[in-house]
Amino acid sequence: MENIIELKNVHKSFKGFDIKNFSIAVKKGFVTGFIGGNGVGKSTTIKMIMNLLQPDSGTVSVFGLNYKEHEKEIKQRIGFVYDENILYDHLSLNQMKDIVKHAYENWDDHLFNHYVELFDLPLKKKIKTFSKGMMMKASLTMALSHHAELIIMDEPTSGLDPIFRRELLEILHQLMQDGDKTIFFSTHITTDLDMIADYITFIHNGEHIFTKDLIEIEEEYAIVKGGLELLDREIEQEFLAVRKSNYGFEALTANKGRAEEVFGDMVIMEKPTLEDIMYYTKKGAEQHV
Ligand SMILES: Nc1ncnc2c1ncn2[C@@H]1O[C@H](COP(=O)(O)OP(=O)(O)OP(=O)(O)O)[C@@H](O)[C@H]1O
Repeated sequence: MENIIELKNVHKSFKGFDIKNFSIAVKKGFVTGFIGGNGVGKSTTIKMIMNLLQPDSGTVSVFGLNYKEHEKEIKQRIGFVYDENILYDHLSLNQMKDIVKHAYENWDDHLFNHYVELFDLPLKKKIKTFSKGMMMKASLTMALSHHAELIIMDEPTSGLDPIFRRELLEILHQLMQDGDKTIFFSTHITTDLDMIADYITFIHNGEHIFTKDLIEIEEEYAIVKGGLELLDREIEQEFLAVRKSNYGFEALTANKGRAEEVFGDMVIMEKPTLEDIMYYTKKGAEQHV
């Protein structure tokens, strides 16, 4: 399977924060959701994928190309939606389009008009009068109007109402039906991913925790609930995190089969949500310091 984005052994240090030995491969033709809590390095990673930031060491390649020699070609083939407003707000959408279209060889006015109509966007109103949802639709329109093969979005659904979030996901879903596209997007709202993602890449504290397909996650992970008498030090070590109360324990395992083998029917096993996995991983990182 072809990888469209590859980061290999990437390091990036800010004061008080590091991306550490970060390697990921994003598969062509699929939707990958990039998840992690606040401040764990999602935007920093996306900026490095977009060459808006350069790693201190390690390599970034997109479409198998490096930015040093192929920046122009790579950028032509990406549709980028950033979470802050990168549109010039004193312009109208029409004026904005006239600037942006010249940057892209494959700009398609037809497609632009299609999305403007679909999103019901005003062409002549100043962008500064747009609501957050309209702004997102406008950014998306720009990103989708030049036949990009790879769509990268930083938190596209944050701050949007549930109805528009649903619509946006539906549009992305439609886009994937066309065949050759790849979508990589970061989000906090993990429930969005059940609808659309094929793969999940999980980052915590600047470290790549996993990239897995959603089915694999369902098969491997479980929340185990049982009485405290079932736990000993050795067994506890096998869990990613354990929460104990007077009534018993709740723990996350990444090896459901092993937990079944150890505990049999003495425990209850539940399917974790992605949110559970994020929550327990954070707890686990704190417990294992
Ligand atoms: N240019 C910068 N200079 C210094 N520190 C930075 C810079 N950019 C990001 N950071 C720090 O790096 C860490 C990771 O930030 P980043 O924006 O990548 O996180 P994030 O996962 O996208 O978070 P959120 O979901 O809250 O947007 C934070 O502690 C942030 O303060």
